[in-house]
Amino acid sequence: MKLLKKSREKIDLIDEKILELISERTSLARNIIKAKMVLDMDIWDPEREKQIEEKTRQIARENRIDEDKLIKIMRILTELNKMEQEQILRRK
Ligand SMILES: C=C(O[C@@H]1C=C(C(=O)O)C=C[C@H]1O)C(=O)O
Repeated sequence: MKLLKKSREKIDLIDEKILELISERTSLARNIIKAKMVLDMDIWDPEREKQIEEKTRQIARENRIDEDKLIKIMRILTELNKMEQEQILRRK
């Protein structure tokens, strides 16, 4: 069916973009950890994570997407970034 094929092609393109953006987001860990070392800051910043969570909830509500599921995705992304920062620190 044409509609299924077309929709899946769109999903494939969107997935590629999402994965590229995740990779770009994660690679920012390199700059972030450099700045944190200068500023003597911890890797974990709960205040910043709270802001991200609030923004995610707002976007989820505006787009009628399950809030908790979207929060789960963002938590995985923040975990990924913190892991990356820890690895960079260990390599130093
Ligand atoms: C990337 C940072 O480090 C951690 C990861 C975060 C993230 O992935 O958004 C947010 C806060 C920190 O716990 C940061 O401090 O900005």
